[in-house]
Amino acid sequence: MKPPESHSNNNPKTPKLSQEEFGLPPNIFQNSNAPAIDLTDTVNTDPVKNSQQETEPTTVKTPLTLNIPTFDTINALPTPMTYTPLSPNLLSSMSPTIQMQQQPFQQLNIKKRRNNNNLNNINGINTFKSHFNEIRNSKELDQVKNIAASNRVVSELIPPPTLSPQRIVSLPTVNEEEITFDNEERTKLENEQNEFSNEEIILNGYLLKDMSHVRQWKKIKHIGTGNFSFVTLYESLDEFDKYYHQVAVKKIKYPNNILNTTDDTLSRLESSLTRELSVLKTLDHPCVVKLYGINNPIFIEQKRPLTTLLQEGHASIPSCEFIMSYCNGGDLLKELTECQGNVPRWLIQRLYGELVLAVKYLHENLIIHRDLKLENILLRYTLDEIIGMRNTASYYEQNMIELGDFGLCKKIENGELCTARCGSEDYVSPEILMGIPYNGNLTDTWALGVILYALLEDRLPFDAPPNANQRQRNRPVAHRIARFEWRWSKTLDEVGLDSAKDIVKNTLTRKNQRWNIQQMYDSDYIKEVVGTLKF
Ligand SMILES: Nc1ncnc2c1ncn2[C@@H]1O[C@H](COP(=O)(O)OP(=O)(O)OP(=O)(O)O)[C@@H](O)[C@H]1O
Repeated sequence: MKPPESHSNNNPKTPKLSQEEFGLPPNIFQNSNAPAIDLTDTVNTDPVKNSQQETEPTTVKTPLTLNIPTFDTINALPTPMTYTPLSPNLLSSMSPTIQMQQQPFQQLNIKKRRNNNNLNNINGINTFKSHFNEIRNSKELDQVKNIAASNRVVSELIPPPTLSPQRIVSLPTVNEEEITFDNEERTKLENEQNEFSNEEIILNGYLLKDMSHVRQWKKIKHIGTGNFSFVTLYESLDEFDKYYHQVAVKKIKYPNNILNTTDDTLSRLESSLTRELSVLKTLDHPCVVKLYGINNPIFIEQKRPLTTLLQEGHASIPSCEFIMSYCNGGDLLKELTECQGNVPRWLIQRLYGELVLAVKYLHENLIIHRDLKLENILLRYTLDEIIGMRNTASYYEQNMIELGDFGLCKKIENGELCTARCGSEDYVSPEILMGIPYNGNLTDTWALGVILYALLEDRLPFDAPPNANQRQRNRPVAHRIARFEWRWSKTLDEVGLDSAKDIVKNTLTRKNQRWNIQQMYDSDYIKEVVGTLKF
């Protein structure tokens, strides 16, 4: 059994912020000869809901006419969801695929991981067990490090130091605006994170089931950094119920000048925070991360906690820390990277079956996730440990994954279409790319198709195909997504994968043909594995 790995990392991330509806950057849709269409949108016009629950604007103002391009001339997303290098030269100069061409050792091609855990964990690769490929010498280790270093960072606000300027995202409730981060600000964020990880912290918090008693946890180690947050492992000082002994604490990052901004950054942050919390506290499924408590009850009790505190004359705003179930195995992308993608087929089916159960639960409760990706699939055990459990009763009696990161989720009305353009570049559906009001259930199943493809093929479906020429490699992912351009490569001739491939075929397709979660659940691939579970 592999010893537990540290999931800590020290690289800063910036808030991944979801998009404004159709705040289309003018340069993207111009100069196209394609027919103009009217995209004026009146979806989601309930002012009460909008002010209290949903961060999307009440009425979406879109250009009266909009030229839809052929995508041939676009080298960035219509509305930025991630940084995208402006210059094609820059793009190619940092393309990890190109670097990978020079790295014959590399087998796992899923490299668009946010730039957090990989480098820190890479040294642990040597210790992996025999069923995973080992890094056998220092030259190979260096190669892997280079690849990890070249990972593109998706859905992030801060561009990597080598690239400037970047296209930047905005929060959902305001018009798209350009926010730039200079090196100074980046350094500040880095320092802030280092300070955070050096602090000795006793956390005072409240369990949702009993908000009248303060409880204490002590910090054990830093385990992850998201666009929005730092995640840390804590252990209880006074609560020995096994569920609350070890907890993952997600501390929300606040923008530096949050109190001095003249725009509505504070209220956008606030509504995003309270939306995530309000959904999380209603969820109860084994395969979904659990919100156990909060460091400050005001975040649960008030609709506008930050504004309220400031109105009451507080000079600063308190930190917001979610106390959540802890997943000891880290996230699935980290594990896949470490084991070089050689995950047994039965294990993929098991993990994926649980993921489908989690999303089915959400959709049945009218919640869409909108950020399904490998990084957000948390593992209760390492893959090594799960493999070791296979022939035991506990393999069937307990869940192995918890779906996390509800920062972009939304509670919807039946049949409601969404307009907030959000997600992570590689997992985003063509209709979101195109700026068309979308069915969030179907954009979630699209992302599920991307995930299954990635698990089977060890690469993301819309990356340049293996053996692609230089020109193809330079084409942005968005082009391939918009054209549904994916194909089997590694598993082309592999037998026994028909039912899994059926899911991919029926999810990475046009929205009017795409399977919903019930159809996925009813597929042979999922039925077969779900039938064996006893939790
Ligand atoms: N409950 C948990 N148990 C173990 N690790 C966790 C847990 N929650 C988060 N992490 C780790 O921290 C990372 C960041 O967490 P999370 O995705 O929730 O933050 P975020 O700021 O919302 O990120 P994103 O960049 O995806 O928006 C995860 O990818 C995972 O590695």
